[in-house]
Amino acid sequence: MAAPQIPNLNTLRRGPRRSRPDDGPYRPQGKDCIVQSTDNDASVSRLSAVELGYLDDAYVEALTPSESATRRFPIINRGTYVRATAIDQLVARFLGPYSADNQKKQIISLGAGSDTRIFRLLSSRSTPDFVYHEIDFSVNTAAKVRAIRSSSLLQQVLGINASENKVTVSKSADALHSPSYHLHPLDLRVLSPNTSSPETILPGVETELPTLLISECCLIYLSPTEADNVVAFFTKHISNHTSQQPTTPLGLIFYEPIRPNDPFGRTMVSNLAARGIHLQTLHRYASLEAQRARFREQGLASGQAAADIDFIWERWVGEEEKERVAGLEMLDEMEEWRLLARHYCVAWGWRDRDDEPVFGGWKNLEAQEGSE
Ligand SMILES: C[S@@+](CC[C@H](N)C(=O)[O-])C[C@H]1O[C@@H](n2cnc3c(N)ncnc32)[C@H](O)[C@@H]1O
Repeated sequence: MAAPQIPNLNTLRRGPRRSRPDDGPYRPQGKDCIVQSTDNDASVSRLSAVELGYLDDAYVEALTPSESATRRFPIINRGTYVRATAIDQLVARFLGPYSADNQKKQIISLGAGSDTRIFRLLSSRSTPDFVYHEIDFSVNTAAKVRAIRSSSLLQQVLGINASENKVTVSKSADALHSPSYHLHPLDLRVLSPNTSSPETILPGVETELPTLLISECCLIYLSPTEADNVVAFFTKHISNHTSQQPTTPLGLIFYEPIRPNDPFGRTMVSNLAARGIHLQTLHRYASLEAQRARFREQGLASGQAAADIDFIWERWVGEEEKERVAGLEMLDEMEEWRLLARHYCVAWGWRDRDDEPVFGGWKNLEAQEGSE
């Protein structure tokens, strides 16, 4: 059978959109520019899903650089919806219900780009019981600092104008530090277990706090060794358990493409390669089982789980919500949707303490079994 027609996943867009007057088009420079510009694809997809009613996100517009067009095709919008809501669900279960005497927790988002999650979380919890770190290349963190500086909405959520909050921006205007939010300009490829501790290289990171690491389509762009080194940097320094010190709970969430070896997967890989995008860890972590094994090897011994986007749509999204989403746009390419959705997955793994588990809420999330 001939390979199905596969849309070029991140570039599908329809119709014009207004431009944002305060910001020119995003033109990254240098050899990493293609990887850096994938953030633009992700944020345009998020904006498309928000404008059509899939997602509710008041911050996406302020963080999306102006573009000539935004509207993605229905299968892409549904994929963006499932990806965002699945990760939101895992994050919510890590943080737990808000209460004034919650133990403080920490979230570190790798390759966060223009992601809006920090703003959505800050606006949903009255006194933040977490500290949130975002890491990306300097060109992308500088763009985020500019977006924050030109949006009173974003500033308000960060409490920039409130006298009790201290917010500092680096001289080079690519780093931002506030009590609950830190934006770090850093090439992740410098991190390895031998790199000096997070406190030095990532100001504000606390190695004793229960920590969640998120890689939403980020580590896939690193070589397998570099990607493993980034994770080892955090598992060594955050969950540094010794006989004197109990394990610090640490969880990881990956959102990544999988199954590159079937006809759809091969076409997906070659479409991306035509744009100069090479998903370097894709063949190493090609299946759900490979993702789970990755967590085991990384010492996340308390639990490892994974599910593709098709499964998450079917099993995590309630019937009423499915109907609402299905009513937003006509999606007649069901076969294409399922193929696409089977080629992206969310994987999550964690190590916890036995006495007061932090990741207990992840245990009863339905995941897929099997080796494929
Ligand atoms: C596809 S975008 C995803 C952005 C965001 N996580 C989201 O899902 O909306 C990938 C991001 O990873 C970042 N990234 C890739 N390699 C990186 C590296 N070596 N160091 C820092 N950031 C990196 C890119 O700059 C880009 O912002």
